[in-house]
Amino acid sequence: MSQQPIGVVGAGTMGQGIAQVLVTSGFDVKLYDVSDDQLGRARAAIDKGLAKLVAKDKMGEGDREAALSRLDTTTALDALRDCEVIIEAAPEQPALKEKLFGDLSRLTHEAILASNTSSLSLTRLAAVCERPERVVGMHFFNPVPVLKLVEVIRAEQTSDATVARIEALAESLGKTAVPVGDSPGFAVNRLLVPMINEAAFLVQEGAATPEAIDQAMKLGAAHPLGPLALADLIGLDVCLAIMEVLQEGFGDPKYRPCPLLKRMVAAGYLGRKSGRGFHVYE
Ligand SMILES: NC(=O)c1ccc[n+]([C@@H]2O[C@H](COP(=O)([O-])OP(=O)(O)OC[C@H]3O[C@@H](n4cnc5c(N)ncnc54)[C@H](O)[C@@H]3O)[C@@H](O)[C@H]2O)c1
Repeated sequence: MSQQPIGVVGAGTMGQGIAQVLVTSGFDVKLYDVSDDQLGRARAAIDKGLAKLVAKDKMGEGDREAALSRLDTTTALDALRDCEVIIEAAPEQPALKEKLFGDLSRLTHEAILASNTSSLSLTRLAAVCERPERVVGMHFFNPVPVLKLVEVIRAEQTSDATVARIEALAESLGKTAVPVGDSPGFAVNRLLVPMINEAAFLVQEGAATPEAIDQAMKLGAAHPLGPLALADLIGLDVCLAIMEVLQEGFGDPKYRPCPLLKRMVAAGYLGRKSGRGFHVYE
């Protein structure tokens, strides 16, 4: 087990989940965010996540308290200086992530710098860093405590030692690491989001209703969730942004975002989080 803490940058949906699995697995965590309020919400969410495990008899009360005591929150980036690995889960904005990675790479020359980006180029992120061979993608899936996959993305500059350390870290969190090259959408989003986009075309053309499409894929392809119910869970804005990354990255018209998807995002129909997407939520 690591003696040095693991840093997590960004205490939103993903940062909270990543911090939760780290403390549950015995790591000391320094969770950094620019917002104190957000850090408070993150601590409360992690507390609630651990309480659920206790309620399901998957964790003892003593272990819950011990896990919580391993969580340290901070609004000072400097506090991450002694971390062995820093996992970044800040907003998906290229300029923001490049600034963060540049700053982190100057703050510590030792730490592995891992990004949870869904779609940005790790090679470009590594290019703004000192000692770029320690930059790598560590792509978790939402909800982090539940989903077992971590895509480990190798930038052009990433060393074998960096990849090996991140694969070992993923395994010690009970995840399965799958190696993927630094290509737009990596593996899962490149396959999944064009399928969602195609389902949106089916709806736009009036060929099938969202209910029919979801039922068809559940029964006919053994998917646990239909593509449009899944799109609502991911967020239609996130799906659209990934299609735009694929379209720009490959320059191939097969990745054009469905106009209906664009209109729904423009209307604020973002899925579960806004109460309405392809389906309506109470
Ligand atoms: N949500 C998902 O399903 C999902 C899945 C896999 C990967 N991702 C990726 O994870 C990353 C985070 O996504 P999220 O959904 O958790 O976002 P989020 O908006 O829920 O959280 C982002 C957090 O970053 C904080 N932040 C803003 N500026 C910051 C800065 N300069 N430094 C540090 N923190 C800052 C915000 O206060 C917020 O707490 C993105 O790169 C996203 O693409 C998201």
